[in-house]
Amino acid sequence: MQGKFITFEGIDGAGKSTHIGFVTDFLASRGKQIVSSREPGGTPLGEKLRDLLLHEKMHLETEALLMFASRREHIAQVIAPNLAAGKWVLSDRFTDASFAYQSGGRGLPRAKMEALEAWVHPELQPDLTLLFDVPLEVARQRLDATRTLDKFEREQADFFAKCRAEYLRRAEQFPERFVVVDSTRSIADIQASLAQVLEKLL
Ligand SMILES: Nc1ncnc2c1ncn2[C@@H]1O[C@H](COP(=O)(O)OP(=O)(O)OP(=O)(O)O)[C@@H](O)[C@H]1O
Ligand SMILES: Cc1cn([C@H]2C[C@H](O)[C@@H](COP(=O)(O)O)O2)c(=O)[nH]c1=O
Repeated sequence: MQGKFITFEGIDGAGKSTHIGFVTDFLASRGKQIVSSREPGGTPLGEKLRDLLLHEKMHLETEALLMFASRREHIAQVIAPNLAAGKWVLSDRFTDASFAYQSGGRGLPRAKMEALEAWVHPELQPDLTLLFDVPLEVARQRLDATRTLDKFEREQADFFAKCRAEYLRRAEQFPERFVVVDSTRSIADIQASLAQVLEKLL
């Protein structure tokens, strides 16, 4: 028995973390066992890498490699064993974020991300990727209202415009697993749409 793998994506402040709890409760109410995790992070080593990634300045290739190092550990320790045990794994970000941020935002060639993806997870892809999409100004307002900003969140509008464009390009490239969620709507409206999407996956 194999579980399902759902990833949550979007530029910082788009609202993805807000909906992970709802998706967890919805699936649990349908009898699914849920493991909720995040990237970078999700394992003890991955969380140490996350701290470096979110707070230290580093070469853009170092950043990409550490994202995939965290991912390798996450797959080995959390994603693969839980899917194999029939559990549903929810991850707050996965490889689409590396395409969006390291390739789209920072400008690393897409081919480098493809090579890392082919090395780290040649077979594994999400069953469903929920892309929470909002204009940059909305995301920025939501972030400013809530927290002390990390290294990525302090980037300029142009960086997030490129991240968002790459996310949307990936959604067009992989329509079989992406659902683009208009995250400017109310939380209640979004959750009603999510329930419809999830019903189809059950
Ligand atoms: N649809 C919405 N309408 C109004 N406010 C929202 C909506 N979705 C999220 N928010 C608010 O926006 C803020 C950012 O949301 P959230 O933390 O879920 O974003 P995120 O995409 O996970 O950001 P990050 O990637 O930086 O963690 C929170 O204060 C949240 O309550
Ligand atoms: C997986 C992954 C993440 N990032 C960036 C995107 C965010 O700014 C942070 C993670 O913070 P979050 O608020 O918990 O989403 O890391 C990245 O640049 N590349 C990646 O592969």
